[in-house]
Amino acid sequence: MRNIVVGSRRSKLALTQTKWVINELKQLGAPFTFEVKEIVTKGDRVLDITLSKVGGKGLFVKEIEHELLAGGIDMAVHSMKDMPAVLPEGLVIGAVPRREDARDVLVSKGNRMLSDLPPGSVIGTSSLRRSAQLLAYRPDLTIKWIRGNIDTRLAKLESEEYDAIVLAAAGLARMGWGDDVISDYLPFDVCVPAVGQGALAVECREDDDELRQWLSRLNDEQTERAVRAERTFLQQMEGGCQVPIAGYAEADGGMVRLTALVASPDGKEKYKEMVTGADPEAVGRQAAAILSEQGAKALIERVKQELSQS
Ligand SMILES: NCc1[nH]cc(CCC(=O)O)c1CC(=O)O
Repeated sequence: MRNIVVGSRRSKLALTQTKWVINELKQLGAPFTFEVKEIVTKGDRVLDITLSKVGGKGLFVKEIEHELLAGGIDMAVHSMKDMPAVLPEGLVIGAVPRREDARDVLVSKGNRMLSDLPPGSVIGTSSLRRSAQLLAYRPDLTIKWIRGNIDTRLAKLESEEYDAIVLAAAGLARMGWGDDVISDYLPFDVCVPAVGQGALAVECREDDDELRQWLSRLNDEQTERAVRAERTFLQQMEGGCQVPIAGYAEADGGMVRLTALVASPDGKEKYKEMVTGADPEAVGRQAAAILSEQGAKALIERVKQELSQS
């Protein structure tokens, strides 16, 4: 029987997601044995530096992709939102399993909802996308940087000077947390999720037909179509991670509806559009074109310039 070596980051979330996929493949009757190989990525090592300064979301993925290409591992499970828009030559996403709740949630002291937080409350997040949208909705809030994995952040809420933190519902759910810790589910019109949020990407080598055949059975077509629209939009905006970008799509029957957003970091400038169509990539490109024309492209260029001068 073939042994499939599955690369995983060492965080509890990554290992939980990896074990979930392995278990699904076993349930399907895949004729493999599985072995998990833990990989410490650059993103895990540089917790003290702001991610955008050291190279963005690719940090969690790049070293794992090297291992895939070198044959040290056969498969890797990523949070879709950590995946760069373009994959290296020779690798593919073999499965996009059914998406979890894509929303962001508020975990607050005193179990307060976002609308009930006292003026000036301090919100912990390390996401430009979250902070921009929170400030657009509640300009009185103070955003304070927070890093670390989900457990660490929940602990920091208790011990440090935050009134609330924002996390992805999906990450909490996968680790067994739910309504017991969640104070508020942020509606899509208040906080558009990150591209790919709540979805997983199972990556493998393009030429591994045997594994791909089994992975294809784990694939959820509607999730895949929705995520493809979101990722096409992200790729077209080429914003890196310096500018708040959000995209959330739902696929229903033959149609995909994408809500796309680009904002300034302070949330004062905001471009948002909903696009519906049958072809996910066309929807993603159309959303990018509309937002660009409205001023998003100019905003991205302006922020890049400011950063290169600072
Ligand atoms: N930013 C890190 C990250 N990457 C994926 C998740 C879990 C949720 C998901 O799969 O979208 C999280 C934690 C969070 O944002 O709360």
